[in-house]
Amino acid sequence: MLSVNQALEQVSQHSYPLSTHECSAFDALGAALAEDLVSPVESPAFDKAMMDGFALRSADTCGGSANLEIVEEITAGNTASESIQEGMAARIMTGAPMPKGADSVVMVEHTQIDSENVDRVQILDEVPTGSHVLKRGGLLEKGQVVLSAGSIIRPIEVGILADLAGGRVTVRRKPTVAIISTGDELVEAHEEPGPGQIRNTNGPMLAAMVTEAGAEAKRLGIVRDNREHLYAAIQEGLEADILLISGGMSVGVKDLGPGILAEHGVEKVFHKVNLKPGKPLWFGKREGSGTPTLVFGLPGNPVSSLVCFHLFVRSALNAMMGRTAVSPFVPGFLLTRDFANPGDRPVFFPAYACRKEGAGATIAPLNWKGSADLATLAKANALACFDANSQYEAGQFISAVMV
Ligand SMILES: Nc1nc2c(c(=O)[nH]1)N[C@H]1C(S)=C(S)[C@@H](COP(=O)(O)OP(=O)(O)OC[C@H]3O[C@@H](n4cnc5c(N)ncnc54)[C@H](O)[C@@H]3O)O[C@H]1N2
Ligand code: MOO
Repeated sequence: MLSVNQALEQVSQHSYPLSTHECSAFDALGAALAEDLVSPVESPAFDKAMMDGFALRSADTCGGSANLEIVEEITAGNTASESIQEGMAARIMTGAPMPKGADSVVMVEHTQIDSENVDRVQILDEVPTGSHVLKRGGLLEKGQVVLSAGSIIRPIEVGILADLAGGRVTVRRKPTVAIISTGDELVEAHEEPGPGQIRNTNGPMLAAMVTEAGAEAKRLGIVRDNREHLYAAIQEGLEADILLISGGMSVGVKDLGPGILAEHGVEKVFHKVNLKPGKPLWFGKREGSGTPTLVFGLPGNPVSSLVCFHLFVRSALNAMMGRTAVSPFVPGFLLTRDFANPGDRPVFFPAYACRKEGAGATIAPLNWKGSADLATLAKANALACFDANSQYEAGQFISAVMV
């Protein structure tokens, strides 16, 4: 059986970046940049006042104070018409371009104007050269790489792209993800379950995780364990970039699913991974004339599906969206209590991670009742990683997968 890292390696080898297109930076929120953003200009484009006050020559204030003639007022968005000579100052507002000849700005709070003589300003202290002036090119040089290909577009990047790229950006298209929930026992959320029936939890949860991951979910609903029905649903699902089939992994896909998937040209890459929960995970790929489709058969138990999504499906989505590869494992969490994993599989245990004053990042395994227990995960924000057949003590450092 493959280890989690071997399975992740396989998923990464078979994932491929999708095609690129240009769109508005706002619409690209959550997507990854397909190309580096190189600054086309230097920033700021002019020497800029950073305080409301007076632009002056610092040499005029040598010795502690000065009385200067106010020659004009420069507001942001306007340029100076006068050059500042010895003994002169210009009233200036934050963001306005510095007038020629001036090298410094004194804050208005450090000046005084006599009401009898409003054309002159008293500078109260010596002003060091360069005070409150942001030099041209002081933030960015022309040609400097500001954003790297693969970085995710957050509100910060939307702002930077507005400044340097006219609000446009080239990103990879969003992957489409079809979701099929298999099982004769399933009814939809709005339906009343009959004897032995349960509501379809995985369909909506997977669609929500897909959307949260920045991809486009296409729910194909519940499919009964019936050949014709499953054949048609898989055919439709294979039009997407990724097909998720939940349920029937330990037996179902092994019998019905792989046969139908093979008929549609899907080749198995692996079946079963050494982890708990999620062992029956199935992964395959269809290489067609068009773009390939990755197929994940997710175990039916809701938490098993969730764990497999966060470990494997999210990695595939990130690669397809061209995001810089990041390991799903975050190291350095201090375990809050003793924990034993007597089982022969590494376990990804629902837990609550937080930062505590003086203790750094801590992680507390929850009182979880197994792969069918989704309700306890309402308190979880992480999966604590424990090796097989192992004993951990409070205070040990462990890794986690954030969920
Ligand atoms: N003989 C064996 N039995 C099982 C094995 C095994 O290796 N040998 N593996 C166990 C493990 S581990 C898991 S996990 C489950 C995986 O089961 P399947 O992927 O085959 O899924 P099902 O049997 O269809 O369902 C399991 C469980 O999950 C419920 N379920 C299914 N779909 C949904 C859904 N959309 N929403 C909510 N709940 C769902 C289903 O009713 C079952 O209770 O198999 C073990 N058995
Ligand atoms: O691996 Mo199953 O997913 O234990 O519950």
